[in-house]
Amino acid sequence: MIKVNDLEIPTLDDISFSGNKLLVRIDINSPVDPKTGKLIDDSRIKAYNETIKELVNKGNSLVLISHQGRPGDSDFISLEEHAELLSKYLDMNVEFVEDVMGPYARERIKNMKSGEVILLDNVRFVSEELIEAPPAQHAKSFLVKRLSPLFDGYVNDAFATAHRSQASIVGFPMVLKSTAGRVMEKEVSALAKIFNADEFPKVFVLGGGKVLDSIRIIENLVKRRLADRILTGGLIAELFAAAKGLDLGKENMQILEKKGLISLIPRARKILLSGGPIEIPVDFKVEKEGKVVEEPSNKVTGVIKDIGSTTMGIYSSFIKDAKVIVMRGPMGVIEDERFREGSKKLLDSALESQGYLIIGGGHMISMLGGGSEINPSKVHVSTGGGALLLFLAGERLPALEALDLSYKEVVKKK
Ligand SMILES: Nc1ncnc2c1ncn2[C@@H]1O[C@H](COP(=O)(O)OP(=O)(O)OP(=O)(O)O)[C@@H](O)[C@H]1O
Ligand SMILES: O=C(O)[C@H](O)COP(=O)(O)O
Repeated sequence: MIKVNDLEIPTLDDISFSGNKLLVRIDINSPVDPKTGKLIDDSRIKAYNETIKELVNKGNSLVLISHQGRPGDSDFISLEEHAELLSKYLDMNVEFVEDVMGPYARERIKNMKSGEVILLDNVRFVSEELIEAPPAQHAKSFLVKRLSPLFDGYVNDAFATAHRSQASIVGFPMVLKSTAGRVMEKEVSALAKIFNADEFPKVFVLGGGKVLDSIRIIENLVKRRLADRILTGGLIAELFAAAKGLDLGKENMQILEKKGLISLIPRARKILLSGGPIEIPVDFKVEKEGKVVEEPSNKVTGVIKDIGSTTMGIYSSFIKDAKVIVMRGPMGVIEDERFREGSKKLLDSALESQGYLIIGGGHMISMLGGGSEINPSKVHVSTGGGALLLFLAGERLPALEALDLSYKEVVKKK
């Protein structure tokens, strides 16, 4: 069992599935090249070898289910390439089924033989999946009603989606015997341990494009006084710069407007006025008339694409003095080689520092590729992005709550 606060979360050691048909929720949501639609990093896909092999070796047949991207975004794609990569890394056939809960998927699941593994298509192709709702409500969803009768149990190994109260995360544990998978178990155990240690200063480096997630996390961190410094990059930095009244120029404000982020400025301003330890870039790397130049953050005329070199130096010095560093979300548009320097420089500073580094988020983990020496006693590479930070900010994760509830309601009562 994993004990987190007042939750008791069963693992594969507490409920040993063998010879069963299992639905296994994984998170193989990965960065996608917007030009080619191809995956540009497969770290999350590699992470599931242990869980899948352990379950197959016990004679279980597995149906893997995951999301990829969000409707309307360029990374919202089918999971065919994911199945090919899973087959490659597992060295076994993972059959891609181009359906989620329709008759084709259900028929194929019914006819599965022991040891077979299939991957269903992007679960977010099912509209119900995107509804944030309590477990009891999702237990009555078509997704759960149509699929759960086909299974003996459910394994949630999607730590990176544990902060989403969505059907494939919280619905199945209400109707099936359920446990955490090995990825979920490792993440929760490691992170709970690290955050029990009274190591200061704790420096959070938050970037990327998921601003609504990040502002909620920052509000938690500031309220609980968990962070000594919060270094901002990516679109989060732009939001706080705008909240501080810096002139980001028309184009960047239009980008914030288009992404529906202007309405978050008052929340960001409230955090700044409350004395939150927020650091905002003093300069940005911008694209202007096809050129890449650096501009001070109080007078921007180009389109912001990365933090500037002065900011890289300032942030690096904060990182080098930190005892715990948490990084999620890149400082710039890292899909473009010209705008990777900010993220790379801060990542290198973190790896060289004496601090313990927790790094999360698909895009940031892709920066670790290419020979970065990872010392597991100094670095926890989390598969989670938003989930990692919400957990570290002390928020309860719906996936863990559902597994706890399932153990009490579905398992113990039997
Ligand atoms: N200044 C910027 N303007 C626009 N987009 C940006 C900027 N900086 C970073 N991004 C975008 O942020 C995206 C990554 O953000 P995201 O929050 O998804 O990070 P992540 O590390 O993948 O975390 P998670 O795994 O939780 O998604 C990239 O697609 C990148 O292009
Ligand atoms: O990349 C992530 O943070 C997880 O896969 C969750 O994705 P989401 O933010 O689209 O729910």
